[in-house]
Amino acid sequence: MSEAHADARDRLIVALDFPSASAAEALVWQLGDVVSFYKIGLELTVAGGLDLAADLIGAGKKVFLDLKLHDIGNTVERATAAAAERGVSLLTVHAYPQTMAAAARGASGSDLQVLGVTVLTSYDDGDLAAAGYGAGVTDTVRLRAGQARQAGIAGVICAPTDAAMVRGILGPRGLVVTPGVRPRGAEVGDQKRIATPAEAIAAGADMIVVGRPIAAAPDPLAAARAILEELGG
Ligand SMILES: O=C(O)c1cc(=O)[nH]c(=O)n1[C@@H]1O[C@H](COP(=O)(O)O)[C@@H](O)[C@H]1O
Repeated sequence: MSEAHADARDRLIVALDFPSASAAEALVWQLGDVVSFYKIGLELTVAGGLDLAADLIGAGKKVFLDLKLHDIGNTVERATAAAAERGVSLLTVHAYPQTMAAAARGASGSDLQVLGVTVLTSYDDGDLAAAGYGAGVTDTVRLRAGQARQAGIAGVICAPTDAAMVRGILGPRGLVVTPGVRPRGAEVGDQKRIATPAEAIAAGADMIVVGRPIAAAPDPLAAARAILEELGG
């Protein structure tokens, strides 16, 4: 793990999975200075999330735009370049070689870091088989992490249970970001490949993404603080 993420606060990304910018803003307000990095995903993006991203960046927060792009190269390259112009720090694309290469071109010359989504944390071997893949989760993540490195993007999204293997493939400079994080005893929901915050970091993750364990907690600020404490902050 790189020194740039040595501070526990730099390791926690809170997912703003809300139906409106005002609901997301309420959580950001509650969390105050305790959280500095937010993820805006599909739901919020179509509900005012891009304007909120600009506001957050203006307020000194970092923004991860989780669009999971996957399209023809020209479209992905242009969408990535447009995201880079918005000043967001991270952007996701699906980890297909053509898509990652296009995103690398779109981000080139900017500060935007592109992450390839290897295999979703809600998938297990059976889900991959049902989707027509011949390989299981571990082999698919291994392949895609290698392809992400080859494409020249910043790093990947993977499950915390894949983080040690992925760290070995990307090396110390690759960015390893893991959702599917659940503090001990927290509700698992639709996630299938999970670990605790401390386990994720110990396995080699630079940053963890946490949504419902904070957003749906009776006291989100206390939940965020407990996770930071677990991370040593
Ligand atoms: O790209 C992601 O962020 C992502 C990839 C993945 O494989 N699994 C995954 O859960 N995510 C996102 O991470 C967040 C996890 O949220 P919680 O399960 O509520 O903690 C959600 O916003 C998901 O969209």
